[in-house]
Amino acid sequence: MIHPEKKRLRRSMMFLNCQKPGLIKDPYIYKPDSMILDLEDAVAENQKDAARFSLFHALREIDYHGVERVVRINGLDTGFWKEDIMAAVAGGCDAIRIPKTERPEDVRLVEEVIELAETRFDRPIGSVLIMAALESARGIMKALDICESSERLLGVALSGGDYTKDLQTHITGTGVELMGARQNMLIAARAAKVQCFDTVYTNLDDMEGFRKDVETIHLMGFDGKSIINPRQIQIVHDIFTPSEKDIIFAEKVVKEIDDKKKKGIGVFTVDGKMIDIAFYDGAMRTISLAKASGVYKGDL
Ligand SMILES: CC(C)(COP(=O)(O)OP(=O)(O)OC[C@H]1O[C@@H](n2cnc3c(N)ncnc32)[C@H](O)[C@@H]1OP(=O)(O)O)[C@@H](O)C(=O)NCCC(=O)NCCSC(=O)C[C@@](O)(CC(=O)O)C(=O)O
Ligand SMILES: [Mg+2]
Repeated sequence: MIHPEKKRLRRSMMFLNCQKPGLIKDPYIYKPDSMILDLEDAVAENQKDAARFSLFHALREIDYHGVERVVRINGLDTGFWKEDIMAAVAGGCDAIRIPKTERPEDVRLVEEVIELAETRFDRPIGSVLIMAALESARGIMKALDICESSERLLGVALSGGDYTKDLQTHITGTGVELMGARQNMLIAARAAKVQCFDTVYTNLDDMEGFRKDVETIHLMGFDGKSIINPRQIQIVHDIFTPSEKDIIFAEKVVKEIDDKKKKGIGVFTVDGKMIDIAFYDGAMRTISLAKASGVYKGDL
């Protein structure tokens, strides 16, 4: 059975450092679609146990008001990741984000430990989803295998900081250094029918640059973006939520295709634009997104 939350709306996925109780206590007030409770790079090496302890109690005790709770575990080359999974699953997390994923076997290894934790902590088998972050040239080249590695895999995310380090370049703010990775990963995700998320934008003083970055990945076809700060949420939601104009056009396309099909007409125009059956799924996707985003008022 496909997990009911596998395709949920994930426009914004906000990182929170589990080392900082002030950040993890009430992030739901900012209304991101998902939050990523981080045990990996934001947490200092000698604070890993304390961060994991805070994570467990936060998951157990705080009502996050429906915001998805994803936990980024430490890398599989560390001594921390198994304990991270145990604490996250015992606490009640919705998904595990694997950092620096390079092979489909990485996902399967994590899946085994998740299943062990689900059994031990009396959670239904298959209830915890997985997302894989691709942070290296090797990870990007293996994107399709990773996307097809597990039924639990909700999607993949690009991690630009580590990826550009591996590529021997750096984040420029123009996106030029990320072009190949973004495109490759997105094509792999679409081929495997899983979601695809872009990397964080770290310059909080450049909101115009951030907006352009989000516009670019939205046009490319991504499902959403990892973010680091509440000030980035509204911009992402504005760009990823269908506008009224888009919704009205999508409704016309769906209704006209249904109507013309009955009349035996295959190609016609809507508002001056050529339409045929190839446009149906895209229009339905706009409507589904509008519904999931809470802005749909129509009758489809
Ligand atoms: C950057 C900064 C320190 C700035 O803080 P500032 O305090 O100056 O910000 P302000 O805007 O002034 O905050 C206004 C109010 O919002 C609160 N507030 C801020 N941020 C909040 C938040 N995230 N969640 C909830 N609340 C928040 C704040 O507490 C304040 O609350 P209040 O005092 O009550 O008014 C802060 O944002 C922050 O820590 N971000 C997360 C950083 C992080 O986790 N990095 C690791 C993940 S990336 C990575 O690892 C690289 C990667 O792996 C990526 C990949 O995988 O994609 C790769 O390879 O590329
Ligand atoms: Mg990273």
